[in-house]
Amino acid sequence: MQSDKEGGDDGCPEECIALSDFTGSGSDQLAFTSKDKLLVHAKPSSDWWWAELHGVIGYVPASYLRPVGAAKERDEETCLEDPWQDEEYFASYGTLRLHLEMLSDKSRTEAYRQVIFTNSASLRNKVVMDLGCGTGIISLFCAQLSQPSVVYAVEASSIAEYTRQLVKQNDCEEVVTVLQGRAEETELPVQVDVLVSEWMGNCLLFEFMVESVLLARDRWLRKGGVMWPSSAALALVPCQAESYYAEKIAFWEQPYGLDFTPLQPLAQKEFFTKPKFSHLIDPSDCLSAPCDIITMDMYTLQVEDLEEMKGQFHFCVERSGVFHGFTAWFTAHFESLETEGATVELNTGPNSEPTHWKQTLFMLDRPVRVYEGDSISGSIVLHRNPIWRRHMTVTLQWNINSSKEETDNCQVGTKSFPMWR
Ligand SMILES: N=C(N)NC/C=C/[C@H]1O[C@@H](n2cnc3c(N)ncnc32)[C@H](O)[C@@H]1O
Repeated sequence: MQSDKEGGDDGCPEECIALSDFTGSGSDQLAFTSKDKLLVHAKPSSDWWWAELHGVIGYVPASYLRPVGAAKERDEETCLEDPWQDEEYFASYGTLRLHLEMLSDKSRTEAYRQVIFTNSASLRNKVVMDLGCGTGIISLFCAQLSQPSVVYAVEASSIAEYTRQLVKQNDCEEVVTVLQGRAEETELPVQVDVLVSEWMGNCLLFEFMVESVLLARDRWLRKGGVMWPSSAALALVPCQAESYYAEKIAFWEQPYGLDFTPLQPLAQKEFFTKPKFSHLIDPSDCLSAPCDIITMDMYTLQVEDLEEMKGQFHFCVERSGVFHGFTAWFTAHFESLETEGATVELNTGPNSEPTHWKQTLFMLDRPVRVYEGDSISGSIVLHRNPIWRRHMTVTLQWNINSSKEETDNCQVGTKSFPMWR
């Protein structure tokens, strides 16, 4: 409600600075770039404001703006320099720890070898880009198992110097060219026939390396070229997590004969606010069949789609038990270069060989007993962090429709999990 004095009750009109780019979707949203100065005319809700930039007016996400002159958040200070945190991100890949973890993951690494092997004939004389090649394993598979004309192995971290040595050490210099630098800033002499990358993070999107892959696709993949992975999907299942719950919450019931239950609310906040990475769910803890709730077509997905990825779900409870939370994982698919050729799948779920990603567990604040025949339906939103561009928040909303008359028919819940900021 506008008051009659010059400014409204909500301080409008108010000049604000943009903390990050916003591409917007839908005709009524106003796109802007980081550090733009917008004039906010109204704040109809806490999430969306009505603002003007260069004479154009539209809705903008309030979380992307800071009133001019307002105190800068510590985070904002550091993140305005580096919203991608590239310095620490690429430093972490400059050491062997993460490369050893990824190379030790047989499921992951063998899946990529299988892709190269089954397409070896079609890769002959092709131009390949391996985006984020790390130690160059995928590029070396290409040179060893097929005869591409060239593989551009692009790697931003300092490991690239060693990758060059590995290429030489394995007599692959004729085929593999290591280019050190961010893919976004790398110039290739030609378009590529195949863009291969192992970009998937926890919960599929964390790290948002996929943005670099999409930008490289738009710039370097020739018309009709192939993306590996060609598609990816995020799977979800309602689950039990009895031992994790006992370890973090039940523990306080009676440690050493004492009653420590006043600490349980603290424990729930400390241990269940963020998702649990590297959770290995036992198939018997799945309360229903899983379902793919978000699918990504790597040929049509756009960078702006990454701001907010949504999915719906409806699970039929197949076994009575305790609904402690949801578990998520991903699958990636690699289409064949030959028409009618076999697709290779990398599945990081509980019914496949474990991978270094394992699965991701989202714990509810309070477990709920559910019975065979109940249904759990709702939605998931992966909302990219407008400031820390490699992070996101996962918001789950669920309804439990009980098949038992005695319990009240429907229980509703919602919870947001930051990953990590
Ligand atoms: N999280 C999973 N699965 N893989 C992470 C894999 C990350 C590897 O790709 C490199 N990388 C990531 N983004 C870029 C980029 N834009 N340009 C060049 N190299 C990049 C990192 O330095 C790691 O070596």
